[in-house]
Amino acid sequence: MIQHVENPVLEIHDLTVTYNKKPVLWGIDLTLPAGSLVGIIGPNGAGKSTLIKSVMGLVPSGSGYVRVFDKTLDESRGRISYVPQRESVDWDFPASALDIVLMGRYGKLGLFKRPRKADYEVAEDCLRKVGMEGFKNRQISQLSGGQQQRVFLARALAQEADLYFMDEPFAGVDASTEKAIIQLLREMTQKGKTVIVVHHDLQSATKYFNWIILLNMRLVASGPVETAFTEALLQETYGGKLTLLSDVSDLVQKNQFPSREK
Ligand SMILES: Nc1ncnc2c1ncn2[C@@H]1O[C@H](COP(=O)(O)OP(=O)(O)OP(=O)(O)O)[C@@H](O)[C@H]1O
Repeated sequence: MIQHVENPVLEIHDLTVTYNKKPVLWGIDLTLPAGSLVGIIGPNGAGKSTLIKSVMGLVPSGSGYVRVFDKTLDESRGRISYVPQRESVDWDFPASALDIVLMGRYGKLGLFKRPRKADYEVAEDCLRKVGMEGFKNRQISQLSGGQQQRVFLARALAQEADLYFMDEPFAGVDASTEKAIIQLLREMTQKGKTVIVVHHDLQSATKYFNWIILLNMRLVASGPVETAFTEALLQETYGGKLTLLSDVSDLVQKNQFPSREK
């Protein structure tokens, strides 16, 4: 089930990625509409992070191509923000929370320019939006995992991008942080931004996202949550592993989409 859209923000055409000659993504073809909150879902090792990284040009693709805002990746780079997995970052790097968020402004500053008062104001405002204004001078190594994740989100907000890729932004955060983050992501998409999130929890998927990508090396589905998040497609994505979850039909029924908050 792959739904294509007119005027997509992101187009992926026949993308194949191999690591050491072993394919991890195979013939991915999809388009995404602007303003959507997209969940990329699939089992461990399905290639979810690789998909984001290859779209960002961080890992080379074997074949295929990507267009962002109907342009090449390089032409659109200034409009894209990427939030990597928290574990992949060196949190011992000596920097305060404010320093990290200011880094989000560098793309807008131009070469050798120092951040100006307006950049500090944007950075502080972004820290406020994620509830971290009281920690701006704290070294990032001295923040909790959830607080680090909030700072990372503030940095992405400071970039003022139009398309956001986030690799497991809810990993290791508490329930209230998760709620705050999803609320922020909703507000961003309501302003027309597109947010693409690698996500693990099937229970919350339909509450959080309005567009779902199901991936397991191949693309199983890409479409509105109502049509992509079905028992048959989930079974196809997870194979036998889905029996590990309580009961998939119960899960799909419970997620009859009334609870998605606007
Ligand atoms: N740098 C790399 N070199 C070689 N193989 C890699 C590399 N990165 C990932 N892989 C392999 O590629 C496959 C896809 O990995 P990827 O991290 O994209 O999956 P994922 O769906 O994000 O997984 P998870 O849910 O466990 O985070 C896995 O089999 C992984 O072992």
